[in-house]
Amino acid sequence: MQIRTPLTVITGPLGSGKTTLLRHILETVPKKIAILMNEFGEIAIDAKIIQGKNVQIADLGGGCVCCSLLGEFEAAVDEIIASVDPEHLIVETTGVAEPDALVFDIQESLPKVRLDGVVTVIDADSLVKYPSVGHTTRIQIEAADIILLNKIDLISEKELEVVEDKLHSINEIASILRSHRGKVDLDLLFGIGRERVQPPPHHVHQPEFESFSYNTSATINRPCFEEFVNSLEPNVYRAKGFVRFSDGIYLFNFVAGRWDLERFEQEATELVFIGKQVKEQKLEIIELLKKCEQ
Ligand SMILES: Nc1nc2c(ncn2[C@@H]2O[C@H](COP(=O)(O)OP(=O)(O)OP(=O)(O)O)[C@@H](O)[C@H]2O)c(=O)[nH]1
Repeated sequence: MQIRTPLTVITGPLGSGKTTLLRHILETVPKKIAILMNEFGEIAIDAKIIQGKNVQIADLGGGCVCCSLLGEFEAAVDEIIASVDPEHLIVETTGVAEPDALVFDIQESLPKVRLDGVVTVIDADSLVKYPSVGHTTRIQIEAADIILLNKIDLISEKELEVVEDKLHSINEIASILRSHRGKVDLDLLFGIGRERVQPPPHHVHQPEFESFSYNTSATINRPCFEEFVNSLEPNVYRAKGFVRFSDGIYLFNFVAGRWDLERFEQEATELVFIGKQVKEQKLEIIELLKKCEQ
């Protein structure tokens, strides 16, 4: 009998720390891991962030792994198992994906894999700032075997307890693990052996978020870029990508007004902006960025 490859789904809202967790896993776990990811946005930034590690990445393209993409997903799982023969397969969904259809499909239609568990990464800071849990985030929390309560450095102990109570009220079965930059004991994330069966999903598609991208081969003036970032309107919830300054290329990450830059080996500036009705600001944002080109 063929042994089924254990599969972990990593899900969670935009910018909650899924890629950060993946980077931690890849630095720490000695197993041969294959990663399947799909991204929301026109360019695949996350795949580039974790490229080059001992992993095989299959990018499933934009949108969410949901009803319309399940055929492609099943084909990608078969292909990655045939070509890499991983000891463990990880699927990272986009922040806007509802994972219930995916979990159902893994349990029902994928004979080569066994769903080990669903890990939902939650941004503790964001849950304090925006306490009302949206439809997609709720489904992500409900699907979890483990909730990784990330970014605990940004909130107080008291706030953490409130957030944990809220998460428990949505999913009382999942264990909640607190983490800073995805650093948790990884033995707790793998080998869950999920037994809970996912009921068929009832999808209500709510394309809440839009995205657009910007590429340039020009060098960007850093003070001008920083001023631009600080002027972004609150509906720009997430932005990410690479920026070339005069001293090299940086990975840029922006989530709900907080942002950082990290030196990163890449070729050129490419940025994705994500938010509600963000396309209405596309021309204005690109014009501001062009002013920073030098
Ligand atoms: N302060 C703080 N920042 C964190 C922590 N974990 C991640 N971040 C930052 O949060 C931002 C988003 O992290 P990612 O790992 O890219 O988030 P993601 O969930 O993969 O984002 P999407 O794929 O766009 O949904 C980055 O700037 C990270 O450096 C944490 O524990 N504390």
